[in-house]
Amino acid sequence: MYEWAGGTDAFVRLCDAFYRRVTADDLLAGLFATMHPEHARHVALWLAEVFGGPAAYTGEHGGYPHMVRMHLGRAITEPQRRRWVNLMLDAADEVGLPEDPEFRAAFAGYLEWGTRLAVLNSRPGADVVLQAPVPRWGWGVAPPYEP
Ligand code: HEM
Repeated sequence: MYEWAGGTDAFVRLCDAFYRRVTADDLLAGLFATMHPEHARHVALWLAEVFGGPAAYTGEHGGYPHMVRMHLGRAITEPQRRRWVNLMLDAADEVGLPEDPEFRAAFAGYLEWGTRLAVLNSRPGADVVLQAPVPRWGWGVAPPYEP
């Protein structure tokens, strides 16, 4: 899926477009008001690794434990989660990520899974798994059709 998407550059473009939307968003801007200047790039490297690219987030940016810690105690609400997903899908359209049903289904599946975990992990007092590998997401039940 990493190569199908267009490699690391595609995820960098995606996250730049996504965070432009986030910083102008009524529900999300506050949560990200003090984000690291390289935040968009870090999330791009995370996504690239998840979808089968190089393990750069694990190697250079703290891997899974760092990602999880960034969400702890933030009490992300369901409306915020849904908006996050919506803006990511809008950004995917804006930067021209592949539009085929197979890619978009797998991409959206990961976003749904990851954002729901982020909400659970962000609950004050949540019992959170801190040590885990970065997940690797694949095509699932509908890979590109090869006759
Ligand atoms: C698939 C879902 C998600 C992924 C893959 C993801 C990924 C990440 C990563 C990799 C970081 C750490 C970035 C770094 O290393 O600098 C991070 C931080 C953060 N995430 Fe998420 N996230 C997800 C869902 C969400 C949702 C739903 C929200 C809130 C609506 C959220 C809010 C935040 C915030 C506020 C930070 C800290 C930003 C900062 O101050 O630097 N995340 N996320």
